Amino acid sequence: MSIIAVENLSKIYPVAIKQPGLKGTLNHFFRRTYREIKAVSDVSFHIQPGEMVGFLGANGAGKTTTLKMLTGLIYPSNGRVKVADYTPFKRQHKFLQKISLVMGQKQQLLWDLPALDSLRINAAIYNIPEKIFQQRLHELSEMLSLQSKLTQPVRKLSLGERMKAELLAALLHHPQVLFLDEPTLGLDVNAQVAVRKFLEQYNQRYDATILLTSHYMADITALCDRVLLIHQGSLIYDGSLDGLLERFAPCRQVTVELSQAVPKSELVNYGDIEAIEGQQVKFFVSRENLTTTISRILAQLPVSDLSVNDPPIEEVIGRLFATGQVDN
Ligand SMILES: Nc1ncnc2c1ncn2[C@@H]1O[C@H](COP(=O)(O)OP(=O)(O)OP(=O)(O)O)[C@@H](O)[C@H]1O
Repeated sequence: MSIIAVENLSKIYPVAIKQPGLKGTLNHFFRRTYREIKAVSDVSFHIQPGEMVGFLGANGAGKTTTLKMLTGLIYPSNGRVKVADYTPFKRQHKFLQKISLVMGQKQQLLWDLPALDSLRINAAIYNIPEKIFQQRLHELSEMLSLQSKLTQPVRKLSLGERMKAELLAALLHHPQVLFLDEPTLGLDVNAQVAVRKFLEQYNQRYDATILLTSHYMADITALCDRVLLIHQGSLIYDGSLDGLLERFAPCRQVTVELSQAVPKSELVNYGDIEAIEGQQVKFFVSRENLTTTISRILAQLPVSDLSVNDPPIEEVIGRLFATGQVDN
């Protein structure tokens, strides 16, 4: 049975329109008008227990709004959501025990106090007995390599340490479902890797379900076999990362090392040339013509080496977001 079930979910935000100037302010006060922003539109998906799913979309696509509905912070305008069999917006205590939301740009730890104090507050909120608190604290701080950092004020932690401490605070009650909104935002490469490793370990150890948004594709490729792609509020793809490339990157990149120079006028017969550097040529070749094109290249050109790659996922997603072309 799905641990997250989303059916025809929509969210419309009414936004007041205000013209500048005194007249605009008076009008705004006495005759307020609204326009509607459709942030999420008729989205449906199901996630099974233990899955790690990446939630992708350009800025403003509707990811955070969806996460807020899944965690019960806002009401849906339409549709149904069930998380661990609860309706999130009812915010029942038992539901809150089962989930956690971590937002990279927000923090729950108190700035001037050591993280340990905030953790104790969380333990009290979630009714975690002292013995279990100590066990979890030990286990999670070891997994996050944070042991020595919990007794110093949060403001004195590095960004990466702070993010790890935020994760510790979010996981102290051992939630079954973890919603992560940009958990590696602003972290350096090493800290990003540490957070990723931790999430992978946490997922494996506790069979936790994780829904993750990130603008760093490395997070998604390292952690998620499955991705959801949202565009202007609508879900346009739900499947594997490889499938995403197949659907949205119709060409593969063929890199050929030539043993002697070949004129460009001849090379153009084998595919779209992406770059020529010395005797190395990179082509874009459509997936359906790939095998015949490679056979032709090998038979007709002086090839010393040849490799075939998918274009980097960042490039594919970036192009997709930039052009808004989603229906090929
Ligand atoms: N409280 C709100 N009131 C009105 N409009 C909102 C509100 N929150 C979000 N929006 C709008 O809804 C749309 C979706 O926003 P959302 O924050 O869900 O996008 P996102 O995919 O998380 O983007 P990002 O990657 O930039 O965080 C945007 O057009 C945004 O301006």
